[in-house]
Amino acid sequence: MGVLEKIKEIEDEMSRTQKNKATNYHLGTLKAKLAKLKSELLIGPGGGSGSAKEDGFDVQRAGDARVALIGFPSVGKSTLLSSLTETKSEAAGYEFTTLTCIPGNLIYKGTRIQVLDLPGIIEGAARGKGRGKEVIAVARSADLVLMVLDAQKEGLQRHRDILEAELESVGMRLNKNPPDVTIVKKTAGGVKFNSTCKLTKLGDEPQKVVMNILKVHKINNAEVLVREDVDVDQIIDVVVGNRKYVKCLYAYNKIDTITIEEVDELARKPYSMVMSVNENLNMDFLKEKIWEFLGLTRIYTKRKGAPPDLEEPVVLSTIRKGTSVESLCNNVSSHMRRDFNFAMVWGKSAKHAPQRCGLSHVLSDQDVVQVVTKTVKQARNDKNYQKLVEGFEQKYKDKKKKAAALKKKKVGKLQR
Ligand SMILES: Nc1nc2c(ncn2[C@@H]2O[C@H](COP(=O)(O)OP(=O)(O)OP(=O)(O)O)[C@@H](O)[C@H]2O)c(=O)[nH]1
Ligand SMILES: [K+]
Ligand SMILES: [Mg+2]
Repeated sequence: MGVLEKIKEIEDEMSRTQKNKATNYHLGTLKAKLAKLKSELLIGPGGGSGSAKEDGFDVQRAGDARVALIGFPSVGKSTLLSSLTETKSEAAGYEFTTLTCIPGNLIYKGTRIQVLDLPGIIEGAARGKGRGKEVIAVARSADLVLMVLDAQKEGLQRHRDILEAELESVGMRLNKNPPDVTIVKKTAGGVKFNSTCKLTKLGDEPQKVVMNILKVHKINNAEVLVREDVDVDQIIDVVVGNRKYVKCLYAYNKIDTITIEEVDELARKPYSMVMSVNENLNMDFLKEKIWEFLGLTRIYTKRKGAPPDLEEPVVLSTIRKGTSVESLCNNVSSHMRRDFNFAMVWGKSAKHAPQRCGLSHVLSDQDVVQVVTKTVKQARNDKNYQKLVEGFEQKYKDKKKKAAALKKKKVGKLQR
């Protein structure tokens, strides 16, 4: 039996099975099997799900964040790219005007956001319809999916559902947080299960449900810790791994063609905003929303006795590596992190000006930070310092080792 047939069989069985407490366990197992087959289908025996390395899709990452424009054909994605950025992307009244990935730069509040215009996708995109696979691979690489929808189309919600399903089917999770579940694989000892809260969505025997999901994925020894009231799908997400948790903003375009009541209804939906690119309606609000969803945070650094550098902020993001002083140091240089002593912080995050802070302090947008590094004497006296230096050296060695191994592998391949 082929993978597709197996998937069909399991889906049929699931639709035949009534959903209740007694069947919870059985359904969970079926779901886990389904997820395994689907991930096999995506990765395939040859490896590689849709890759962005295809002609015209391999756009280099640039700027402080990346936004992908995803939507059905002719919803106005290219019109939008041309409006937000200096890049002109061809727009026209027929479907599939855009055939590759076209990058543009949105300069907003002193940060540079890479916006990617893409071909329209349709149902079945993830399975390779049209250039669906390539488009979705680009979407996976983005920090924010800007889902563009045509407000005048009937079946608007259906379009939104289809697009969401396509992205979900390749392991993307929109506007969700990774489940607070850790699974540490072991070599022996069976499955040890612990939870720190009441589990209401896994039936009467949550442990059994989880163990069975693990078994389907051939994990027989593991330590499982659940810290959140999760459902079966969330457990499966953790077991399968490789999920991409990404923000999604729904932008309803062409509101110039619908009634004010209809506009009002769309604008109230969660994670949504309304606009008309052609009529230049709400475009500033869109930029603000993109900024907010990306969680961009500008930090102005300063040297002792000098004014802050207001020209070029260091841009951090709450949705990527966070905005702690440590993230700032790592962003500037590994030396700054290694030699860090304390930071002086001015701005919204500081209780008083300036506040003396450690690495874990979380910074706010437009804070000014002066990082004070250790003197040589201080560094020598610091017990942790030596450990840190060793850590850095080990990391460097590991990196070199990895690179050498990779090179060897490549050469080996070429020789074969
Ligand atoms: N009425 C109205 N039409 C718009 C608006 N924005 C874009 N359009 C029109 O919609 C049509 C399609 O625009 P495109 O930008 O080519 O759409 P696309 O999503 O890039 O399309 P593909 O590349 O084919 O997937 C064009 O005729 C645009 O002029 C708008 O705000 N209102
Ligand atoms: K078009
Ligand atoms: Mg286009």
